[in-house]
Amino acid sequence: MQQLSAQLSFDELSALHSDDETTEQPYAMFRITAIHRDRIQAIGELGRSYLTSTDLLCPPEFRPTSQFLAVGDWIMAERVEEHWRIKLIVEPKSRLQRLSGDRPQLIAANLDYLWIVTSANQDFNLKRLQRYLALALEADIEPVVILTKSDLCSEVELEEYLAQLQQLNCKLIHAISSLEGTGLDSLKPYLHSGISIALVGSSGVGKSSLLNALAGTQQEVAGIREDDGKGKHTTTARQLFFIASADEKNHGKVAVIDTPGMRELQLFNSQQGIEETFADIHSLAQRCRFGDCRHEQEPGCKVREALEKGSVDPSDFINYQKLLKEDEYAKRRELGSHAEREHQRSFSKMVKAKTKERW
Ligand SMILES: Nc1nc2c(ncn2[C@@H]2O[C@H](COP(=O)(O)OP(=O)(O)OP(=O)(O)O)[C@@H](O)[C@H]2O)c(=O)[nH]1
Ligand SMILES: [Zn+2]
Repeated sequence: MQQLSAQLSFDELSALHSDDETTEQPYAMFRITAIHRDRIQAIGELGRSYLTSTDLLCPPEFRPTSQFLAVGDWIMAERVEEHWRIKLIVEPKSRLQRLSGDRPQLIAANLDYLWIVTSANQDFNLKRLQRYLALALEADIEPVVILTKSDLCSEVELEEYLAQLQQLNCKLIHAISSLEGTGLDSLKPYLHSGISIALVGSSGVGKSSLLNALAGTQQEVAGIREDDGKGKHTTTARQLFFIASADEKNHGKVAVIDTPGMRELQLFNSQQGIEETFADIHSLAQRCRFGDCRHEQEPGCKVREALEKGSVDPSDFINYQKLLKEDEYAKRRELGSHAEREHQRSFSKMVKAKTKERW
């Protein structure tokens, strides 16, 4: 990752801060709004071409784009005739990533909140929510759990869902119905100007409907959905767009990133996030007699003790172990493929050197 200030000369920095919009500035700041394979769209710095997205040229050092660039990233671009070419990425304050197949894939960058969306029906799955929670906590992003489609269940059922959510290590929980408009006001306090939020959750839980409801009109979010021709709209790519902030005085914009429903969220480099998600179990585990306790039959195991007493939920413990194991496995695989690449690289270098020697 390149650090902005460290990489720019004084002249380049001053060129960025020029107020004169009529001159053809050589550099400009952009925020990435969409990535479709090699097509990268971005909006210019606030006050300039705000809300008009531009296609950026992407040099080879930022490819494959899914590993180097994320929607929400701030980048500096340089002018190349009538185009803009990415020059460097501003060190992001937060970045979400997952494993897709066996490759790390960036999901979004520079977020303040992760809205973890689940619906009050069959989709509801505490284990899946714990994955998303670990994702947010690992990246130091404040998680917010939003239970949608509250109109589909009875009051009693809703209370049951909420009671389950309260077991999560997340204090910010809201129940809403985009269809009936209930609970939407409880989300307004997040909608401060300058804030960035990403929505994650399975396909069909109502992420886009929620955004439409918050934006007020379908019109404002037109373009975020692509019609699949069957009258069913599905979000097909991560995309950043803006909704009006809810602050009374400041009529600013909130950046919101809608993400396509993920069939499976494979965590990656998330040990700390997992430990925070299961903070109770983790703190017990640290007090086990043996540092490498697997919490099976070892004497002095605090986790076993708590499980027997019933103060730790067995299904939480199973998920904690499972996620840590997956994370460990992903790390080993990633290290393995890195070592493999390094080996390939030094091998071909050696071959080249030998060939040169000979001729
Ligand atoms: N009853 C009810 N249905 C809703 C509500 N919100 C959304 N839906 C319905 O749920 C379906 C999926 O909603 P979307 O907003 O497209 O879900 P999504 O999470 O964006 O889905 P993907 O784009 O596939 O990730 C649609 O048929 C919506 O009409 C709600 O509050 N109540
Ligand atoms: Zn133990």
